[in-house]
Amino acid sequence: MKENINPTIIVIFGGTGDLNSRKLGPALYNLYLEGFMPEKFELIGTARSNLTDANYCDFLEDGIKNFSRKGKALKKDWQKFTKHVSYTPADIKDPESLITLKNKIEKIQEEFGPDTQVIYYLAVAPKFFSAIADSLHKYGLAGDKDHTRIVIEKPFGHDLESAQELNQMLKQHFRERQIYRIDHYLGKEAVQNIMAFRFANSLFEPLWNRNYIEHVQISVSESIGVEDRGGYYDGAGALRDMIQNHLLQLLCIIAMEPPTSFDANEIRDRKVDALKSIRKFTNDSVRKNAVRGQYTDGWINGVEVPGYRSEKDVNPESNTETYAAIKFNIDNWRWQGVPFYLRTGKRMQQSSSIITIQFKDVPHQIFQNESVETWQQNRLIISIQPEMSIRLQVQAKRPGLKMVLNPVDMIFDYKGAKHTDTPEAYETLLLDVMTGDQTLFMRVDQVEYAWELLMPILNHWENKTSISFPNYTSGSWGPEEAEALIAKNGFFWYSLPIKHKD
Ligand SMILES: NC(=O)C1=CN([C@@H]2O[C@H](COP(=O)(O)OP(=O)(O)OC[C@H]3O[C@@H](n4cnc5c(N)ncnc54)[C@H](OP(=O)(O)O)[C@@H]3O)[C@@H](O)[C@H]2O)C=CC1
Ligand SMILES: O=C1O[C@H](COP(=O)(O)O)[C@@H](O)[C@H](O)[C@H]1O
Repeated sequence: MKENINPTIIVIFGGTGDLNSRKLGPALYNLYLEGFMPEKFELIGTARSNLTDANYCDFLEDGIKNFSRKGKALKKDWQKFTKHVSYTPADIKDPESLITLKNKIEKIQEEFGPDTQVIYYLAVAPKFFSAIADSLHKYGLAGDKDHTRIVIEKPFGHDLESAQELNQMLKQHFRERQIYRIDHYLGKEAVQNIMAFRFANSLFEPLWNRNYIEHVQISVSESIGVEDRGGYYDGAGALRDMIQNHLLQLLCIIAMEPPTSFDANEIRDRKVDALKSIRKFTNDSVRKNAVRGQYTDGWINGVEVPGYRSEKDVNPESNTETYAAIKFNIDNWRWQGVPFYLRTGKRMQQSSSIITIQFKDVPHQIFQNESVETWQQNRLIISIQPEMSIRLQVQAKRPGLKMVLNPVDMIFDYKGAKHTDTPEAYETLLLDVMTGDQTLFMRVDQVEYAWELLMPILNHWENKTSISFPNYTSGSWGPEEAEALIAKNGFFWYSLPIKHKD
């Protein structure tokens, strides 16, 4: 279905950067190929590098070749697309150099007509956000509340205080409905499907509470290390990089109350309610419920990999965590007594993002031991990546003359959806920015509540320097303490079996 989108100018600050090359360029090109871009659109890249329009198109084409789900661009399509692409050099630190950009935007606006919307995508380090917002204001480019949007990337601050400062700064020049804070997990196909699964079916709602659910696990493991982002990551760590945003957002989607409509603010209100219901941490509960780790060298898929402290741009004595596992309690009627375990880490055995909902055991066991080969409480496993599936694990009788029970999986595996057919998160999110739909974007209060919740953990970890890092081997499932954390309640971290290629 083609959306009815106003003529659009997209200005990408940080146009020569990694994010644009890997994600934004390929996403915009795919939207174009699939007919989602408006008839009139212009994509303007800007950064300090002195590139021509042609150089810039080559830069984007390279990114598409290397990172697009559809692979290399075909010549005839690419030639048409690049008619909409240009580049203007400018240095954010020098507001005068932004005048050329301003003049260009105004000229295109005139050509496209009065309904033209302008989207400013800030794909630059957060230290530049304020200067860009001020310049846009100074040149009268931020003022049109209905036709101007600004997109910002995480990190949304380094802690609660800096997040509040950032939000205050943005508020000076933009209304909340103009601000799109990207959490790319929310754009993932399988994450959006959780909303459909929960709220478009009546089957699960009666079970979706403390009466039937024993515990929930949200696990995002990565086998990659920090790659080229050591400089950023060493000042952040797993809690800030992943839990504050992606994992807490997943928790919200599982824990939220049913919204009354699919309206962006209604959904975000319900998510904020969920965040507010999470029990606050104290120093004592941090000690009991939060585990951190840092990887040492090891082997992943037969390749030897360095320890975190030997990674590029990382302090050789760094105490930054590359792994975090936390038990959250939610104090409300639905979830009282149901622990939510969240874990994430780099250089782990598998790259996999899954949510496991474990149901309570049957109230009375009628099957004798000899009938039960393996007993497994019912589980619902929502796999976000690499496999996109929803599995319901139930006990069933093995075919044969005897009553022998084994767990089996009922699997919904997006059959027919080839990897290349599924839109990337950034495609969904960029289209939403163009159509003005904020449902999948972080509202100011979501960001601040998430920081508020994690501050006691961050403070406790920062003050307690006696941690003995590194404490888990690359290629493992993280530190032993994380196994102990979940084992205290008699559970264990669940992972999907690795699929071997035939
Ligand atoms: N890369 C990724 O996968 C992800 C990135 N992000 C976030 O996106 C943002 C961008 O990240 P990323 O693309 O990796 O960063 P890069 O370092 O690759 O790119 C930074 C960009 O900023 C430009 N730039 C730097 N200084 C100036 C200046 N004074 N004036 C104008 N432009 C300038 C650079 O171009 P030039 O040198 O030509 O000026 C470059 O285009 C960050 O906030 C990051 O946290 C978030 C999630 C994932
Ligand atoms: O935001 C981030 O996400 C990636 C993981 O994203 P995925 O889509 O590959 O699961 C993570 O590697 C990175 O450190 C973090 O900043």
